[in-house]
Amino acid sequence: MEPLLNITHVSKYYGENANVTKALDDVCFTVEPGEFVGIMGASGSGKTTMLQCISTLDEPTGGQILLDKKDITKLTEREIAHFRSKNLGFVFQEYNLLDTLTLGENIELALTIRRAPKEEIGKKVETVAGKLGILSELNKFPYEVSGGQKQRCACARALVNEPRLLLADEPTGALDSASSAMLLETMEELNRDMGITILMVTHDAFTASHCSRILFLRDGRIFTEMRKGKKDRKAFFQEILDVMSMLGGDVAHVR
Ligand SMILES: Nc1ncnc2c1ncn2[C@@H]1O[C@H](COP(=O)(O)OP(=O)(O)OP(=O)(O)O)[C@@H](O)[C@H]1O
Repeated sequence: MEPLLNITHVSKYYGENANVTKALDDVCFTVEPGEFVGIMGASGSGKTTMLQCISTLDEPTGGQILLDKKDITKLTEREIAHFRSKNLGFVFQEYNLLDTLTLGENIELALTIRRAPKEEIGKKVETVAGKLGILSELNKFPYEVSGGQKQRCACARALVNEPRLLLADEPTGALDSASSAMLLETMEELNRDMGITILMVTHDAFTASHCSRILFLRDGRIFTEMRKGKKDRKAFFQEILDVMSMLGGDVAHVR
């Protein structure tokens, strides 16, 4: 199978001469269609920079990023907006919902921006909201629902366009542990039952234990990789903690 995402020798340097920070230093990895991959690492290891380069929000200093064999580092400004709306869904720590729109309208917005036919819109919003378990909340405004429901809405908005790749940056960062667990179980279901490919940045071992594979970054390089395989989530969680303590740092953040 061809990888969906193929990262080869990607580097990102900030600053110049003696003050260069190598945020990413010759990173290579692939993501197969249908994988749920986590990127972990201590603060400053390059996780967000990696995600920003893949999401075309930032440009790498060198290397190639292929999505479906297309080099996204070579896109023009014009192509980038179209590429993003067609191929990528985003979920961030902050839900980024519009407060003056209902949850349903927030999800719809992703479709109206793409000029989807009117009759299609309602149906698609209902289907995706059903999958995320927020069907009964669609007429409420963001301030009328919980953080977990807001994040489910953000996920629904990210998925309504059926993106090739869902990119998540600390999606549980603002949620309590019960809402985090519910969201992560739903993400696992979306991945397992609908084959949605997910790439998620997190520093949290509990969150990462829902992935099928984890890449660990250290000082801008991939330090090691772990696969869940047939292990259950708890055993995988313990293994992640072991690698984190070997890496040092950030262990205080885990639950
Ligand atoms: N715009 C920038 N200008 C200069 N240096 C930067 C910039 N953005 C990131 N860096 C540096 O690049 C390195 C990687 O940063 P990055 O934000 O990718 O790390 P991270 O793993 O996401 O950290 P955190 O978990 O704290 O969010 C850090 O040393 C950071 O200080």
